[in-house]
Amino acid sequence: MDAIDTSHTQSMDELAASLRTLGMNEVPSFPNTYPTLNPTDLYRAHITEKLAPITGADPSVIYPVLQWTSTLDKGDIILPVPALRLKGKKPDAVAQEIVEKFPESPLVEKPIAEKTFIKFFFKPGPLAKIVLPSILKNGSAYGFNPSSGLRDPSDPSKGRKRIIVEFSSPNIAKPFHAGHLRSTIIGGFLSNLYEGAGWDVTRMNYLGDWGKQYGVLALGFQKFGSEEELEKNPIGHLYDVYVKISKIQKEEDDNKVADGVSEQARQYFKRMVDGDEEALGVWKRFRDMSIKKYKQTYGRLNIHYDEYSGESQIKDESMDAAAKIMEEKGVSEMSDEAVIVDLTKYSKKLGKAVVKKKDGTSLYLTRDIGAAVERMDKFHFDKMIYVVASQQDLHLAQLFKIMEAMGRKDIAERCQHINFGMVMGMSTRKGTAKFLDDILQEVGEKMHEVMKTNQSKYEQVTDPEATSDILGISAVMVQDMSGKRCVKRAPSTDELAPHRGC
Ligand SMILES: NC(=[NH2+])NCCC[C@H](N)C(=O)O
Repeated sequence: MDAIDTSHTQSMDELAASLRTLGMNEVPSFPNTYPTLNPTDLYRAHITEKLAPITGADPSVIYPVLQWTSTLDKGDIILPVPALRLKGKKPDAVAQEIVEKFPESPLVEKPIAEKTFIKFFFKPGPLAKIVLPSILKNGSAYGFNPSSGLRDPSDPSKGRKRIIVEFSSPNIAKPFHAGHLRSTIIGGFLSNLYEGAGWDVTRMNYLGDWGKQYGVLALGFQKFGSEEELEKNPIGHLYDVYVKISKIQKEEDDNKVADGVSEQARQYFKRMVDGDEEALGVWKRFRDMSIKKYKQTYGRLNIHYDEYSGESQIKDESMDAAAKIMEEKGVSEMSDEAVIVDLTKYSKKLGKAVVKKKDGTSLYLTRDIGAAVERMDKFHFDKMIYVVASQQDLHLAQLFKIMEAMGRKDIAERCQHINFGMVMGMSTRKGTAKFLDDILQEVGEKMHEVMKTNQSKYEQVTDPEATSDILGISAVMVQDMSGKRCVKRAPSTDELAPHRGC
């Protein structure tokens, strides 16, 4: 357990001293909050103290409903009056009354009632007096709260909470699309956020690296592969090979060729599943080389993983053990020779999920079930976040429900799906951006063009190439974060995905 260093944080005494200059003799506080680390806690506690006598509501009801605002024109903190659950008068009349009775405060302006809401604005001068000394003292550690990640903040020996953030998770030999990019950016941000809050964070990339298509890819490589190209550009080359062989496969399938690529790939993948060293060796080399390349590209985004996991890594034993439990508990059933889980009894929208195909092979969902159990055994996580596009809402909702039905509520209730919509303003002008590298290259070039439009400034830049590259990458990140994570609600509802973050 690392010792938690609190020496750099602003002490209560220092905060009290700043507040005294504003005429306040006590630091407003509320249980389990950190006014020395988070000034908003201080304001919420202060507003709670003032509202309690006016409204008659209990502080424990008031504090949690004082909310951050989505945009600053709505104030720094907003109170939805109905959330106070006061009986009798209409909320808009109560809002008016509260505003009239709210006393003069050294910290906040006179509140403003708007329909059933009350907006609070922080007074700028006092805010600066409170925050600036703390920023000056903490330097780059400002905003970090190592103790908020402790299992028991009052006892540092209890250790830090553990979180797995699974994000990006592209598929080998397939394009790295805008969804993977958003997952990378959101997941990277969330990881940093939890780390800043003192959690022990495991950044995990769960590669799509298993399935019959890797048999197809290996066959394709025999036909079209080049060692030299593979060395130079593994991700791009494997994709090209895959596209070429898939074309042949499709033609053959359309013409019902019996022993074509499809059948050979099935046999090849079967060899992989059975542990045939030669077949696995080829696949492993593709995987290793792709990871090496991914690492370089993620590095440009300043993203690093603790674990490159993937569908291939999930042990048969874990999936078999899960299958056994599902069978014993009556969670799964046979249907047309396949094994399915009927989730419609929990919610119609969850549907029926296949967990084992007729031929006995595992599926994407089966592997996710095994993966969740393995991760719990290995990391004993307190929380696990899956950063995956909203197209997979149903998949993750099914996964979480199955875990619960299997009796692994301990896992299910720690899991959260952070989903996102797919509106990207990102340039795919040339229509060629299939890989993360290409995307970054394109934005870099675009930035370079923009920079050149101002000749005199351009001449002052020492290394325009490198500068435009960094600007391009930053622009992608900033643009991604400036939009809403979920623009429109995905078809699934909250009831469907109770763990979702949207
Ligand atoms: N545990 C998971 N299922 N994570 C999401 C994986 C995403 C998947 N590889 C895809 O590209 O669609």
